[in-house]
Amino acid sequence: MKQIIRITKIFRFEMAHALPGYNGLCRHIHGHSYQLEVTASGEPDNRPGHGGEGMVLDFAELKAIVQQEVIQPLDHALMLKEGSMVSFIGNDSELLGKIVWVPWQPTCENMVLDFSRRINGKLPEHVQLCSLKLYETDTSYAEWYASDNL
Ligand SMILES: Nc1nc2c(c(=O)[nH]1)N=C([C@H](O)[C@H](O)COP(=O)(O)OP(=O)(O)OP(=O)(O)O)CN2
Repeated sequence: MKQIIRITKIFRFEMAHALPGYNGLCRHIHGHSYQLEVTASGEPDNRPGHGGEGMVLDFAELKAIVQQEVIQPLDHALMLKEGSMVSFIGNDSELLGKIVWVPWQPTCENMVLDFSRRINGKLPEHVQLCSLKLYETDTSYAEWYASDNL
């Protein structure tokens, strides 16, 4: 009988952002220590002697995908909505070396949606992305579930 198992890998990254138009302090540039939980599912490999025997997907492979698609581009970056004014900072390439421009408001919700698209495109065919949970603070998170978005 087919047995589907879920596996989860947890990541952390630091990123600054601003929410233009927001009625509160978050309209100013500020930073978060984000935590991202990535859950994928599939049938464990049952090929005896195979390197991936007993695994849905090697945690190391999942880590490499998420590192490449999400963590490396965003860790220690400043995420700004396209059109935001940053001219007041000047033109210091050290200071502004890692600005990530996005066409959407950089909320936790929009980030987790963006991550789902990036990660989904890189997983092997036999593995499904089940859910993402992105903590923006200790008390606030957004979740994406494949089952909500069929
Ligand atoms: N639905 C959303 N609401 C808010 C978002 C968001 O992405 N989605 N983002 C922010 C700010 O970025 C803010 O930094 C985080 O909000 P909040 O949890 O209110 O932060 P606090 O430190 O004030 O949390 P407390 O634990 O309640 O002190 C705002 N809203």
